[in-house]
Amino acid sequence: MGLMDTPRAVRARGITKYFGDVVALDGVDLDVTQGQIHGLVGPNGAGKTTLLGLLLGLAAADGGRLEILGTPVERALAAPDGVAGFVDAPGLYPSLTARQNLAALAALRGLATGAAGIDDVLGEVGLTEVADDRTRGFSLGMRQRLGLAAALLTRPRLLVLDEPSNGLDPSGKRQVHGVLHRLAADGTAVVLSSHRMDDLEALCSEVTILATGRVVFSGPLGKLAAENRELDYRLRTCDPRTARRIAGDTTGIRIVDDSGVRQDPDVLVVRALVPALDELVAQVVRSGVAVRELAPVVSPLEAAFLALTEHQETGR
Ligand SMILES: Nc1ncnc2c1ncn2[C@@H]1O[C@H](COP(=O)(O)OP(=O)(O)OP(=O)(O)O)[C@@H](O)[C@H]1O
Repeated sequence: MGLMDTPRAVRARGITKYFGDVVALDGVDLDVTQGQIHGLVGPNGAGKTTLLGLLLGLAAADGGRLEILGTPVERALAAPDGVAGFVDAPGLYPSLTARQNLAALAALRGLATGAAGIDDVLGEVGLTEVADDRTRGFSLGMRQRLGLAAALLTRPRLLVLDEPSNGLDPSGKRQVHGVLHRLAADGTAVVLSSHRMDDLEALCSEVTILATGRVVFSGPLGKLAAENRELDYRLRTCDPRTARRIAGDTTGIRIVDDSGVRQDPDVLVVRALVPALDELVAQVVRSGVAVRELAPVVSPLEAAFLALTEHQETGR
């Protein structure tokens, strides 16, 4: 199958959206293929939720072209056919149990979902044990999972989720990640927002980074991290004074003064590109100083994200 034939779940071109004087989205392009988990990242107020809302048909764009599952979207609709998900928080009836909420939703949407179907989705998101508890007492993570279960009931071809990992404990997160990976493997496209780079790494094949309504990066995560940039590294040795002296004498190494931040005297923080860092480590070891730990202060992905979005912020 050629590139032209790859089925598109989302194709957005030059999308703009205003709230009064605020430009929430400013010429945004987005491509999501079937079976892809696509992450939206960006600082607070970047426009992620606004964009997800457009995909769900909760609002209409002020400009640009938007195609969802091959159909042009002209104005705000109740979620286009085949699309499910929620922004902010899923709508639940607090006085009903988890199971009753799903039954009510299925009835509202005219879905032919039997009790077995409801049990299935509750099981998938790990809520079987609390299926008969009222949702009033549910934690944020339980609400998120029930919202996901509600979306699954509709067997969506495009699933749209606003920070689905929010409030999830580690086992809930693993469960939700598993559900999303299975959906994607079955050809469902997933678009989700997140503030957590580790979640994006675990879930997404592609990400779009927004900053103040504009796309500053879109593509595979690997491409983002691979960009050649200096990072801060923590270098722990058995002889920090000697390590510091050698670092001072090594070309391409800058010693980062973080005296106000860190208490650990065995750690030296240096800023460098990988080749200079290699040289430093080799020199340190050659001098008989043992290296006990070497790690970036923030992950390469996070550093790339910060560099892209901070640049945008100061350019305002
Ligand atoms: N209903 C609204 N009325 C007025 N302004 C809005 C509305 N919704 C969003 N905005 C503004 O549009 C911009 C984008 O907001 P949006 O919620 O999409 O950002 P976000 O990336 O989801 O942020 P966060 O990470 O904080 O959730 C912000 O400046 C916000 O204040």
